[in-house]
Amino acid sequence: MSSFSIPTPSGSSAIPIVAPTSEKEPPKSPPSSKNLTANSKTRTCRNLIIHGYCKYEGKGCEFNHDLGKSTSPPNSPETNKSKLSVNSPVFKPSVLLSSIPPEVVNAPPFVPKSTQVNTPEEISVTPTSTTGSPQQKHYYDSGEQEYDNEMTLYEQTLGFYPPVPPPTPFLLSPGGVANHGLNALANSFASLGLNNATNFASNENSLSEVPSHMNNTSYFTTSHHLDPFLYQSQQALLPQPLQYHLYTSPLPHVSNLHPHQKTIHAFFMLDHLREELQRKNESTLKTVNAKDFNLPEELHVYHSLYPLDQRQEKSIKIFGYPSWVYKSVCSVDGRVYCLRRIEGFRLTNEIAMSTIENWRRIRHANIVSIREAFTTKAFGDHSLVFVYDYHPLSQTLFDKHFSSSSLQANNLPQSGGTGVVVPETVLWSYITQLASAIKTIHSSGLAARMIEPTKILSTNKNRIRINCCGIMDMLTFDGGKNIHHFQQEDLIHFGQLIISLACNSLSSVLNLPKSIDYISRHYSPDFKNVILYLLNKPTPTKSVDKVIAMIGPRILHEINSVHHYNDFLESELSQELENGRLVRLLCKFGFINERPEFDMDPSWSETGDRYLIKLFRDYVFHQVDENGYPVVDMAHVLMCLNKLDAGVDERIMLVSRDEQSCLIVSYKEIKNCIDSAFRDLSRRK
Ligand SMILES: Nc1ncnc2c1ncn2[C@@H]1O[C@H](COP(=O)(O)OP(=O)(O)OP(=O)(O)O)[C@@H](O)[C@H]1O
Repeated sequence: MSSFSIPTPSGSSAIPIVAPTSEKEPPKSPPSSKNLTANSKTRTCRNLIIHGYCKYEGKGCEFNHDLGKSTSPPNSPETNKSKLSVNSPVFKPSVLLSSIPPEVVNAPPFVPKSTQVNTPEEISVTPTSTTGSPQQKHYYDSGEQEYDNEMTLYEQTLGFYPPVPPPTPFLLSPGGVANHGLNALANSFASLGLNNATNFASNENSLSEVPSHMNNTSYFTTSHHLDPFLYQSQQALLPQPLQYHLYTSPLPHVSNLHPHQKTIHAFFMLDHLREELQRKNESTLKTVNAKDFNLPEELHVYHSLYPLDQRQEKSIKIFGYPSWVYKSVCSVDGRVYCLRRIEGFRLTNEIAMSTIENWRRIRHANIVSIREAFTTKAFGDHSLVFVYDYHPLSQTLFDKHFSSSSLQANNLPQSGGTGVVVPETVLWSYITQLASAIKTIHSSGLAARMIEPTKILSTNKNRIRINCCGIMDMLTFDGGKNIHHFQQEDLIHFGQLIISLACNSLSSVLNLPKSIDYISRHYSPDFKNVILYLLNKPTPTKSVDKVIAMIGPRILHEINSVHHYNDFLESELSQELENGRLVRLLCKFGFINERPEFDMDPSWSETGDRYLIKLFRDYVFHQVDENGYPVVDMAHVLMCLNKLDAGVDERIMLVSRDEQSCLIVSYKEIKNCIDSAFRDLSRRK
């Protein structure tokens, strides 16, 4: 066979392509190394095709460097002259590719003229190694007529090699990433408890034996022995989402990265933050059947009540009445709120309701905001309901520090251990936050009356909020006569709370000398002085302002920490901002690709600019490796999309699905094509 090459006009970016050499279909199992070597000897070296020479020729490069000698297997397309592109039409690029000329982007798809491939009947049954879209036949049919006149860019050549993605700045090799990606997917399905999925995840070798894209679909369906209806009902029992995300943590051996290198994790927010936010969302969306829990379907403007109480036994110690806590959705604004029901309370003085107005005005980062209060008989009794902001996954300080599980976990003196209790920095943070909240409350002429471990919520790491404000004002309404007394009580309860936390015992307030002794041995003198001040007998001069003056330097430390954390969150947010950009890009792809019809043109999405976009989509998502396995490489996808969004000048080779033609275009040109196609779609006539 004689060699075939098309002189490339100077400046043209099109490169010759050679016709497919051997496999038309991906092999069903990885070829042996012997076969691989044999295959590579028959393949024309890509360096030769692209650069005209190979610097490794004779130095170990296994590919064929003799273009004049046919080494193709007898049944390969290369040996069949009628299939060869020698007789095929040749596209002569007439213009440079600095930008895609209109005649090119409007050109119909390339149809090779060789007799074997240009009949639609035969084409329709010819599998390709990338994808087998039903659109394919149609594409050939529609494009054939205009091919001779308009196609100026595509060139047909003797063989085809899948385009190799440019070297990626990511450390993960395509193969490695592919496996990671598949494994991650597999893990997510394994957590579904599906037998197939578990096999998929657990047996990596079996994965390689599965003919890539052919059998994968079975893992994504419930078609085997899973009744979809049964599955749906099972799903309700499984925690959702099943997995917080599909990316594994960076492995130790990739920790020493060069400055320009990134792992895939650098594109997304931190695992633990994502998981925490996901769990919060999950908990916000939880529902139960109201009848099962004997709850009203509707309560005032609230519905979908979900009980939040951890314990069924109710103490009346705090309010003098049993209280119940529910998450619920407001039908007015669709938001989720926390309802606290005071059971069996009959409101006798309507004026008491007005105290809520004062509390509604308070907005503070360390106070759970109250929205409203109302009475109801929906529970079958006289109940008073307070509506607060809902803070998902919050924990009371009691549960966090004094429950039996937390005592054991902390290895505390009380449980026989010797561990230090709550670190002083954490306690200073609590003191600062509480002092700030109390200052706001007292300045508004109110008293918290809820400085108590079960009524202070920890809503984030070391972030606390005073809960249940305003309830006592209504339950023991006195018109505000004793407010000064209650404010002084707040300070004493504040001191008692801190001493309990420091000694990690609720009974530590009963033996103050011993507790203070413990504190002076384990904590700083400043810390002890603040506690002593708070526990002092009430005097006219004792106030939260004095406490704030005493903890001044610690407040600065707290502000510094908050700003640091703010910076951290902002940078995490910016990662997701970038991803939002890519999602928008993907949406545009979705609008354009495979569109059945636009502007009375059924072939709209397959021709002109859109054909280029389709090829690019294949380049990004549908690549296969040398064994025909799908390249599931997130790093490749992210890199391509980012370059596309930035519109860089870098060029890539897009290959038609029949591997008979290719196009070399820059990301910038593809970006222009997408913009113009999307403009077409969004313009109103
Ligand atoms: N505003 C809120 N947002 C989210 N969860 C809340 C809110 N208020 C309370 N919770 C949760 O409801 C649960 C019960 O709260 P509650 O105040 O009744 O605590 P408790 O320890 O059961 O106290 P008590 O013994 O007085 O009932 C706690 O787990 C708490 O985290």
